[in-house]
Amino acid sequence: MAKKRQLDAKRIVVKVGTSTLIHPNGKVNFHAIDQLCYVLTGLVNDGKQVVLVSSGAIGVGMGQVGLHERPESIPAQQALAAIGQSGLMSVYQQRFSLYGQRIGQILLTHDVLEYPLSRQNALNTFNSLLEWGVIPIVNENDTVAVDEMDHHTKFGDNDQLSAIVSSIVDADLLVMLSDIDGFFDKNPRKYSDAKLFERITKIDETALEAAGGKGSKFGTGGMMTKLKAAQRMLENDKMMILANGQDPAIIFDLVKGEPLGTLFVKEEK
Ligand SMILES: Nc1ncnc2c1ncn2[C@@H]1O[C@H](COP(=O)(O)OP(=O)(O)O)[C@@H](O)[C@H]1O
Ligand SMILES: N[C@@H](CCC(=O)OP(=O)(O)O)C(=O)O
Repeated sequence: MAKKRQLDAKRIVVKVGTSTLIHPNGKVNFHAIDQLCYVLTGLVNDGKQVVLVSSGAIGVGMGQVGLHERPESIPAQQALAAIGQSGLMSVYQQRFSLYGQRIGQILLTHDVLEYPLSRQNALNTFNSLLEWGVIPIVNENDTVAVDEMDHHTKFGDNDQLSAIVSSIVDADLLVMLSDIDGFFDKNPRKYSDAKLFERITKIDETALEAAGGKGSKFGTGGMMTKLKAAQRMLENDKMMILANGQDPAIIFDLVKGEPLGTLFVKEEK
């Protein structure tokens, strides 16, 4: 049943993190970006409507100014994002054009959902692009999104942004690519006996603890924002798959319903 829902998914949001797009040495991972552009174009050519939520602006910006460490200062990160975003888009432009695929850039903040007019305006833009067969490429508008200000936004969280985008466009499926094979019962980078969850039907205390949440024995990592994204998807009765983005061609298998990564889906009645 869930497999059929994956196969039938018409609107798909794909989120890629910096770890998929940038090598640990700070260089752009052209192979991964090429694969990503090839696969997403393949999906569009197969009749799907695809939105890409892509991080990487700060990473590309660091490469452009020759920084090896991400600065702690938020304004410095914002400046790097401003530098890197255009570089990132120019790589996408170049690589997607190899496959004849058109793209558009959308920069959003997390609070777009809270303002009906902003939400509607965003939806209108997405709808036009998707109807024209264009892939919208979304990133957070890092210039205006700042941590813990009177905005309800949190800087640098494209995981939740991808769930917000999924909700705006009413996507059936969110494919979240990360640097890990899925969601485990504890952090596999610390515990070699960690076990992969193949399916999660609700985000409960056990899941939050495994992700390094409050009171966790296992701590660390960016799993919490991924679980929050999954929670949003489940609340809207939509699916999310968390899988390893090392080889973005995995997306072909994921949309076919192959049992890879962790599938977040509401329990079937
Ligand atoms: N229960 C868990 N299952 C899987 N990964 C976990 C878990 N708890 C913590 N992590 C950590 O979360 C990391 C993935 O999050 P993050 O580094 O933010 O990835 P990305 O750059 O793809 O957004 C993993 O590499 C791992 O170190
Ligand atoms: N918007 C910023 C980072 C956002 C973010 O969530 O990064 P990541 O954890 O790599 O998905 C950028 O493009 O660099």
